[in-house]
Amino acid sequence: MVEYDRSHSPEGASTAAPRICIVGVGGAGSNVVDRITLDRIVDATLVCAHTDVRVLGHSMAPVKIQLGAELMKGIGAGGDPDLGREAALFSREQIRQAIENHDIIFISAGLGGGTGSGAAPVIAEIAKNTNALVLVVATMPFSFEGRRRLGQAEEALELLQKRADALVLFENNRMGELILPKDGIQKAFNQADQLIAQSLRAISTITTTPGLVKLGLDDLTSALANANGRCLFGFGEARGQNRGSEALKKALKSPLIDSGRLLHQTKNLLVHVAGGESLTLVEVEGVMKQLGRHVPDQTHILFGLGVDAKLGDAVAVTLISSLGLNQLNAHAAAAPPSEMLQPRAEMPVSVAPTPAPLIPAPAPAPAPKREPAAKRAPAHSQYAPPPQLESTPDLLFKAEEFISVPAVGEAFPLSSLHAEAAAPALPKELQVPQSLMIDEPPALEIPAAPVIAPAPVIAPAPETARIPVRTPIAKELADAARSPKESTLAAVVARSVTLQTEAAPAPQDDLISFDEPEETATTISATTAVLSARSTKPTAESQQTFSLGEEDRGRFKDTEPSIVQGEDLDVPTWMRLKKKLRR
Ligand SMILES: Nc1nc2c(ncn2[C@@H]2O[C@H](COP(=O)(O)OP(=O)(O)OP(=O)(O)O)[C@@H](O)[C@H]2O)c(=O)[nH]1
Repeated sequence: MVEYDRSHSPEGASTAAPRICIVGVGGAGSNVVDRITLDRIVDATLVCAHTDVRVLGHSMAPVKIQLGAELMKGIGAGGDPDLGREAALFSREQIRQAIENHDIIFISAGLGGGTGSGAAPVIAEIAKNTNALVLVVATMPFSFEGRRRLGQAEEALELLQKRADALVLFENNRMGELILPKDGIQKAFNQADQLIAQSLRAISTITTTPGLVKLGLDDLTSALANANGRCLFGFGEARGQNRGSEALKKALKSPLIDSGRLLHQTKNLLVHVAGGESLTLVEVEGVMKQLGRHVPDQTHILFGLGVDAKLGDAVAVTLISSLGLNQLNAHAAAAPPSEMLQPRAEMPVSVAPTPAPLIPAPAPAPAPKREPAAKRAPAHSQYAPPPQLESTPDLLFKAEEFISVPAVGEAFPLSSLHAEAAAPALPKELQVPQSLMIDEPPALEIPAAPVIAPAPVIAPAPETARIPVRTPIAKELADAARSPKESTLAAVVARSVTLQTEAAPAPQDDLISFDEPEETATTISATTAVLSARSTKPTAESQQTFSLGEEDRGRFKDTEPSIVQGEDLDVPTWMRLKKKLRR
């Protein structure tokens, strides 16, 4: 756990909620921010940063930054990360103003294009210089987008790894497998955006909400640590009878976990259980017991527990882990095609807030007159760099000039983000389940949860007694904190680990069964987070070729096109739109 460093925060700040900022960079990033804005799922400053003024104009984010207004003239980077990077450098002062004074800054981008790949590393560095904790959530391109985009994505990934405190990486390919082949690319992107938005919400909640058993960034990074890995993420929330079991069932069914099957291979698994005041230890124990049947004995479980009044009568279970790309590919190859196609319901969308003006409010974009990219000289030779650039040469990022980012834990004290928990913090040893082994766990009956009612105050459960069915967990844990040796939480956590070791990892369960018909088994194995070095080896995948007709592909005219739905992604957006209008 990262300790709370009182000396770091200004006086009185220790109890304040951490200030979160989410920056969507480029087209994919701004889509994710739109979804978060519309769904109002995270209490954060939402920022959209893009070179393309038309995307900014449609963005729902309350704060918008036009990157490199003078350089780009409001037009997208046309798949050129150098332009994206230059544009961000030109706008770094606006970026800094928009993101400073936050404790955690999430940066979301789709890697492979120009703006996201070029600007996200610049924004990550600026964010790091504001002393915030920087978490990057990024996607890798679909394989059909071509090797050039994949190469650009890998280069950007390498830069981001050096600047971010943690990097959560999703594979668009995997997420795209969620949809039926006949569905359009837009549905695949929607699916991906939905998962990314959900993971952002879960991560920000876990790392910022005061917890009875608190998880920190170190736990998150442990769960995500995997060479060349992609994030496994599952989230479930349920109410009513068996709400703990139902929440876990939903989390395991999350597409990126493949009905729990992918957990069989994980080394570290972060598990966060949260509920309102009525959450009971029995429910927590039930969740941990059932989960134990899906993970091998040797898996290190990073367990967190939070009581959050906002959850009301719901219980939420979040699972985060990672798996190497090779393992994921092997898993995907082994899965029968029917398993790979499971459409998911769309998220409900609430009322859209009024779009805010850009920062700075740009003049209405004049009909952009820009040379085709091929004829443009490299941006840095064509435009005088803004004067500030020289004063902070670290922002020029020659590949070898990275700022050094302190190791997680030494970085800006994440600790300062951990406001004191509402309930008394448990002793450190209670946060590590394995350290709490109890010889003989008390016999437990897991009852079908009755309709939730506010529980009366109940005396602390004796160590070996049956745990009362509806004892508010906050009270039990407060008691536990006073006498940790007799903590019922200790028993819960310890038993959860013990039960894992007793149980075979086969997904048979008395309360939930995952042996459901094939068509209900969601698959996608996508994703996993990355904290370690990533191979930049080019893929040997063959790429489909498309005929382009007479369209001007600018500087990319001699390279393989990246065609999506008949459109060349390398052709700047405005040119594509113009062509469409002509049709
Ligand atoms: N998940 C998701 N990924 C997307 C979406 N749009 C694009 N992508 C992915 O993100 C990569 C970058 O695309 P964009 O974000 O549109 O590109 P950009 O960073 O804005 O760069 P330019 O358009 O060149 O300025 C693509 O190669 C896709 O793999 C989206 O809506 N959702």
